[in-house]
Amino acid sequence: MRTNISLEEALDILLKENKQTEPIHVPLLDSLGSVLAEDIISDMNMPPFDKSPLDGYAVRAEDIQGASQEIPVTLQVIDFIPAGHVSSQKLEKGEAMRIMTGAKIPEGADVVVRFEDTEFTEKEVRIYTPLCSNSNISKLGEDMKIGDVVMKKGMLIDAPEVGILATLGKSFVQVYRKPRVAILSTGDELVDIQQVLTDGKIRNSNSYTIAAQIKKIGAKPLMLGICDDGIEAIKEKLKAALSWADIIITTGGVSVGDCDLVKEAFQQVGAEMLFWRVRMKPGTPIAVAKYENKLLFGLSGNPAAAYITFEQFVRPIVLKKMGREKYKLMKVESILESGFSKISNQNRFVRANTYYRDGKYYTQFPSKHSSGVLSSLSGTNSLFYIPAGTGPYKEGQKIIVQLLDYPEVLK
Ligand SMILES: Nc1nc2c(c(=O)[nH]1)N[C@H]1C(S)=C(S)[C@@H](COP(=O)(O)OP(=O)(O)OC[C@H]3O[C@@H](n4cnc5c(N)ncnc54)[C@H](O)[C@@H]3O)O[C@H]1N2
Ligand code: MOO
Ligand SMILES: [Mg+2]
Repeated sequence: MRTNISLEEALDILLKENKQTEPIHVPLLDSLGSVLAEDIISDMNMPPFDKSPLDGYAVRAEDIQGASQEIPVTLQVIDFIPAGHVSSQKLEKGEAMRIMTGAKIPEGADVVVRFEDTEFTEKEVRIYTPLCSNSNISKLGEDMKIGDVVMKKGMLIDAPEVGILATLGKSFVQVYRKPRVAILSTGDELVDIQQVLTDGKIRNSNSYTIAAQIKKIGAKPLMLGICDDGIEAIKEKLKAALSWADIIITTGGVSVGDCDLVKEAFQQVGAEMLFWRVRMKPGTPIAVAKYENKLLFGLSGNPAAAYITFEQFVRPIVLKKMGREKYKLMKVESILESGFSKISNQNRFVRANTYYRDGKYYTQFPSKHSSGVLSSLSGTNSLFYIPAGTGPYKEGQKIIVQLLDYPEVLK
């Protein structure tokens, strides 16, 4: 088993072992946040007819050529066309039709004059401005044409894509299945959050933090609850999860303690260890194994270590599994608002809050950094990566931060 490997090596191994999920059909709205598993080719022209982009009068450009403020042209109003209705008449010389935005242009008309350039009665309209043929007409197919590849396989479905699919009448769409991620927290000291705390016990927060991280990136969490530090108990939970999950995440029990049995349990259920321990802080003792197409992540029990290793390793794997091409966290250059004096002899991720002001990013740190401290992760949105042996970092110095979320704009 590989051990004490670099961050890059760990990610390379994971990306190599990772398999994409299969394409499935889902109802349109459920496709939000998924990746398209098919090209979308328009089978219609949009708009499907020449339509009016204004409320006004449909006329013949030829009839209003000489119109001006001083000498308006008067036309006979022969019909009224609200959106969704079609005139059964053909527009002839000297005629106009009152037309509403979104309505189909009647036969014979080649221009729409907006109300503001007219004066009208029920029977007549005076036009005060000339317009060229085809002015103020949304042409058939100007948005999408039959045969256009409007979206490509591999594209992330966001709100506009849902709208385009709706326009094309697709009530179901083919996407890569969202990965199913089972979460197990191990530890004799853990109790469920509804239970009473007794001496020596703490509540299981990791399962909830991780389920929230899973949900946030659009995958499906399954809470396996807690189990004690017994090898049989861990194996039983893992076996149950293997029949359902694409990924299993455990927390706790991966270091060198007498009760740290997760690696052993991975192997005893038939998984092959890929690596144990990565040269990073926090989260050093991360253990990863594979079982067929599935990956098993044994994350450190320390809450901040589990959170940060999830973002570094699980997040990209889950995103890639569901077909996302952009699975890496965004990095930006930021200015330190306060110094960071600690020199680390290990590669370290430091939780940070980065915000945006007047075209620049600025970064601040909370006062607590320990991998067992969860509270100071709240309000942070980024990680400052400090390579081993570098520092101290001074106030005003430019650094690179990884963004876990969009920074707030501070005026
Ligand atoms: N002799 C050594 N001891 C330790 C080393 C080492 O190198 N030599 N490494 C330390 C480091 S670094 C870490 S990180 C931890 C990792 O420990 P484990 O992954 O084995 O996790 P546990 O021992 O089970 O728990 C650690 C800590 O986290 C709390 N915890 C566990 N599960 C949860 C949960 N679901 N919700 C909230 N908190 C949880 C647990 O109570 C412990 O306090 O090992 C060091 N030791
Ligand atoms: O690797 Mo551990 O999470 O730093 O305490
Ligand atoms: Mg331990």
